[in-house]
Amino acid sequence: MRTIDWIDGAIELIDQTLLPHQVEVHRVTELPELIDDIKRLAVRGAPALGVAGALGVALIAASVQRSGGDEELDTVEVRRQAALLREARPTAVNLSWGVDRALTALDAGADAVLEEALRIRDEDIAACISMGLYGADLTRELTGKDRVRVMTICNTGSLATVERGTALGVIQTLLEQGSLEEAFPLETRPLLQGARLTAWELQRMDAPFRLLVDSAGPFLLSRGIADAVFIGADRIAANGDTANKVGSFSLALAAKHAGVPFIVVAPESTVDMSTASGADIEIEDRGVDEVAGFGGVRTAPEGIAAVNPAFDVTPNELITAIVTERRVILPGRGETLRDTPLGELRA
Ligand SMILES: CSC[C@H]1O[C@H](OP(=O)(O)O)[C@H](O)[C@@H]1O
Repeated sequence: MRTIDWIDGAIELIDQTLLPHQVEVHRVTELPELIDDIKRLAVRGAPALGVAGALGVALIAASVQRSGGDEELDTVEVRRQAALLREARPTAVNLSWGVDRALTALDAGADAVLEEALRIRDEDIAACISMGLYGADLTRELTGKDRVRVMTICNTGSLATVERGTALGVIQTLLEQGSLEEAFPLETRPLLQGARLTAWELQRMDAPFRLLVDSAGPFLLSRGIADAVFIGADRIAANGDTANKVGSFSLALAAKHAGVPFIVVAPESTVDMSTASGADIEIEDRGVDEVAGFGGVRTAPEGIAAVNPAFDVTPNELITAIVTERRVILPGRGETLRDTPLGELRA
């Protein structure tokens, strides 16, 4: 089933806060519900947020059209509400990208906005297939192995996109091609996207995997547990610096130390050429409660403070390659983003 979709005039999305023990679809008909779902990570993951942003604008336009009756669509009101959606979460560029791209169709009416949003949804599905194929081929190239052991952080599977996923989509493609020896997902504190979501997805695809405690990742890399590390991305700056789930930077440092390829997998919609470097990326801090407990059980004393960055930034020199749906980029050579056709990697 798709993580998010447009069904009979409304957005339907899997409520990821209930996974892995409950699979519930939330049918969203009003903007405040969608914004709340994004803020509480019922829908999450950069590409999925891009689709949520685009479908959200379609929802707004349809609602404003209904309110206006036979009057011309009040585009000022649509843009006002779209601005609220656009700022629901700051780090993943995909949310604002999806909103902005859907708005490009606004002057042609509510139906045109929906058509553009559905195009964005379909492009995401195709992009994940392409990234999977590119990423699997690249992994065999870089490791020189036909069967590989891969480590990954957070959740970058179908739950972070419409279908299949980005980094986890590569792992699924490796599995389908008989090239996956074993996957090592990190639990990914504090919201446990790895333990709750990635483990659920890997189990459903019948992949061989063992779950890791976050802080074991770097050490196990130094002991040779994995041949490559895959991560997703929330925003890739013009120089290749990449914002992703917190813990990615330390994994990149460990991969460098272990001599293991560190590969970012993300669609072109995550590349933000208007952001010069990682220093310019806003990092969402999600407050003390996520750190001080989980699932309604408090673990830390009441009244404490916490620093809880939801993301960190991996500098481009620690990134071996960035795989998108149409190119492989090698920022670690100190170059800005440029096309590096897959064939060149074989040189
Ligand atoms: C396929 S990109 C998914 C990306 O989004 C995650 O963050 P969150 O769960 O807070 O939305 C994490 O950074 C993943 O790498």
